[in-house]
Amino acid sequence: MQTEVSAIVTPAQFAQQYRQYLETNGILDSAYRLQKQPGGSVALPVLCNKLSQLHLLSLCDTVAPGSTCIFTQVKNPILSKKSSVKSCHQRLQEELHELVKLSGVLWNDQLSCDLPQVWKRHGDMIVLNENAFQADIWKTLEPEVWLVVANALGVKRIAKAGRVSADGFRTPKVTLLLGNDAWVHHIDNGIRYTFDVTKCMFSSGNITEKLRVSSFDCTGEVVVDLYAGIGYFTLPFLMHAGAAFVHACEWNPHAVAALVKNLELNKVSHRCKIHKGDNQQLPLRNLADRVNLGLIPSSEEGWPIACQLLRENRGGIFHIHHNISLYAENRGAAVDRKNLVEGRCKEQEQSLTAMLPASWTERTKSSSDSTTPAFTCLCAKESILNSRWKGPGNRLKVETNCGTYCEKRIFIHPEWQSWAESVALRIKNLLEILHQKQWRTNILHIEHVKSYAPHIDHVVLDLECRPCDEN
Ligand SMILES: C[S@@+](CC[C@H](N)C(=O)[O-])C[C@H]1O[C@@H](n2cnc3c(N)ncnc32)[C@H](O)[C@@H]1O
Repeated sequence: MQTEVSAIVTPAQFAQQYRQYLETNGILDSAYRLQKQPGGSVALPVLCNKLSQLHLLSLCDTVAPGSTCIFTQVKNPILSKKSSVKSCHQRLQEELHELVKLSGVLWNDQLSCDLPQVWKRHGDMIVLNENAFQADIWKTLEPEVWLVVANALGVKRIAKAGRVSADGFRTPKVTLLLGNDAWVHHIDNGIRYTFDVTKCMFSSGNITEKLRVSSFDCTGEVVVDLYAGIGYFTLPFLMHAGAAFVHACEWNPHAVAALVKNLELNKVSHRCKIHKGDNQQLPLRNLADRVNLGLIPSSEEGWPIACQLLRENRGGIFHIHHNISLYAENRGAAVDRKNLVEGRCKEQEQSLTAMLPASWTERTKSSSDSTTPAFTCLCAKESILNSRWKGPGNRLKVETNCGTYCEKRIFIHPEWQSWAESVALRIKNLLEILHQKQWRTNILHIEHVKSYAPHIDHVVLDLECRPCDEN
């Protein structure tokens, strides 16, 4: 059966502005996806009953002066992700209802709450959330129940997640419910990953950061990834950012096994050296143009080694991951881990400091003029006339003085700013102690990766570090 939906078609450069306007005014039909049309324009599905004649006549001027748009019908529209998940969900519910009924048990509200609302898909495996299928009845229906779930969701294997362990390996507590093999294949952004879901974590929530790393220009650079895992950032550096060589450090043997395979799968093994074991013992120095510190809640214990890795004569860039807590009670909860890490960092700093004459350390302590504000993202030619905070993704809708709208990535939160400034200062000090000469650090950007409740922000600080006598 052929279906049709009404749509507004506009050139690609105006599509986001139209989407925002139609969404804000309840006109966008979110059951369907935006679709590219032959010739490069974009069709935005709309709810016809919400779109008056007046809208149509004034749409171009209201949304984006100078734009064009036409009203049309799109044949066989593609369901949006939300709608397809919904239809999977409906199918799952119907088939589980049937299974429970056949077992002679009456369906109840608790069973409805037990149904998974979201899940992760890795190739032919679904990983269910830890709060799905809690009731005892599901145990009695094994293995049929997992066959039903696999069938409804169109996969062959089912696993269920627990919490990621707070051990240094960040081991996920994932159990295989259907299937014998826990290795999965996953493709994102053109990169192939394989890993054992029960042994290694795959941070799908970091996708925006992986895309950002992919967009860097690291042509000819030597990069060190201090917390490589299965290669979440190592591979984007090699495959998309153009890094000449990556040193990847990882101490979890299961993650190392996956990293070896992933480098092979993507044919970049010859441009990467894996350093197995604790990165604190890394025998390298003075070689990196860039160091990635992808460990949360804090990568602080990696700062001294990162400073040691940076090229002494020209410095480079650090990408420092950190969880910033905006509420005092969260800070209290994070205290144990922080003390542990800070203890290790203080020891490292003290042993570095002990090597130096007192006059030098006094001088480096008092030089606090190196940091510059992070707020460097806005183009100097534009002034903000009107802006709207858009939450995660760190975006702001900005109306510029030339009358156009655009979305800017922009830093706003003062807590992130003060954290970044203190990091910039501490790293400047570490570099000065280590190299016995003056350095400057410059906050290039603060990226908001994601937020956790109750208000913890995972951010990445891009910190430029240069010796003052740079040549
Ligand atoms: C959060 S995972 C990182 C994965 C990846 N960077 C990401 O964000 O998706 C951190 C990784 O660092 C490794 N790791 C933690 N501390 C380490 C250390 N001192 N030396 C080497 N690897 C370490 C863990 O085993 C884990 O695989």
